[in-house]
Amino acid sequence: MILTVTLNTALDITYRVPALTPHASHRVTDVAERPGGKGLNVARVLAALGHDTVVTGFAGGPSGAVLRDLLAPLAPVDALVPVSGNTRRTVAVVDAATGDTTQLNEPGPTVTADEWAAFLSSYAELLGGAEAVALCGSLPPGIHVGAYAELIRRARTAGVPVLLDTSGEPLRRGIAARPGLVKPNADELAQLTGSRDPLRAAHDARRRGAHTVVASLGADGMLAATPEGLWQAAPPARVKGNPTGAGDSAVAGLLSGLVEQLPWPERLARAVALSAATVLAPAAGEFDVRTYEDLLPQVEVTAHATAA
Ligand SMILES: O=P(O)(O)OC[C@@]1(O)O[C@H](CO)[C@@H](O)[C@@H]1O
Repeated sequence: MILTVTLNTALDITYRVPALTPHASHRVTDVAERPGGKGLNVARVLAALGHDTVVTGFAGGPSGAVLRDLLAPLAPVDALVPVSGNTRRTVAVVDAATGDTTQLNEPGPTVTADEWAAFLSSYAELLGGAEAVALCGSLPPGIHVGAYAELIRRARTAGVPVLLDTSGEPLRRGIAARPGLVKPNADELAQLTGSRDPLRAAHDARRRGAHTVVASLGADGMLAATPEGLWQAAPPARVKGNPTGAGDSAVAGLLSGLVEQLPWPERLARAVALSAATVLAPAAGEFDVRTYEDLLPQVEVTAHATAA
């Protein structure tokens, strides 16, 4: 199975309003509620691609209970560890007039030292049955900033390939623990390295410890800097829609490609097509399989001459 870790799970609420205006009161026309946090989205997409998936992280309080109820009928296996605090909510407000999305993310519950210790022992057991693990999203209060670095070291010791998808200091420390793959977006990469040039920044991130860097570049697709070479993949045309969860679908594409041992150009094409199909679907972390299959052969992958 593929394991996804979401330390800061979220009950994702999507509101649709006719037009979003600052300082105004709005009538919401549609409400959707989903079990979220990046790793849960990744797991749902992996399951749709036919992979056995297990989700872990923390869930607690009334919104944690709703999240677990919503997760129960879905394919990923729930191995979430209980916490005394209340799982956060995130709110994505979709402006129907422009299609733009505004995201509001709560900080999450404070995790105690005992809860972290319970998670670590469950994580060690789950690693025993994992082909790969993805560490995804922000850290909740109470979790130390080097938590992902610690989880990477434990996965490496267990011989399980790790993908890290986070930002800021947890990303910086995580990279120093030498994960197999990191998937920052252009802003995260720039914040990490100080360079707005994705190619230069990806090389820098590799020098800092990441084996492979796949940078998501929005409408320009994705760039993979790997020990075997350098590739860029772009979607057939600019896709417009709700981008929430598009990066998570890309992570699912990369992870499934890893365990299926696909060559890099195919992995990258899959990640880009899944990501674009997710932008075109109305709710976070969802995609239409037919749209994905239509987009996949249209993704253009270019090899760059110099190996990274
Ligand atoms: O606050 P984080 O952990 O960085 O991101 C959380 C989040 O915005 O990311 C997902 C979309 O990628 C949503 O399901 C989720 O609520």
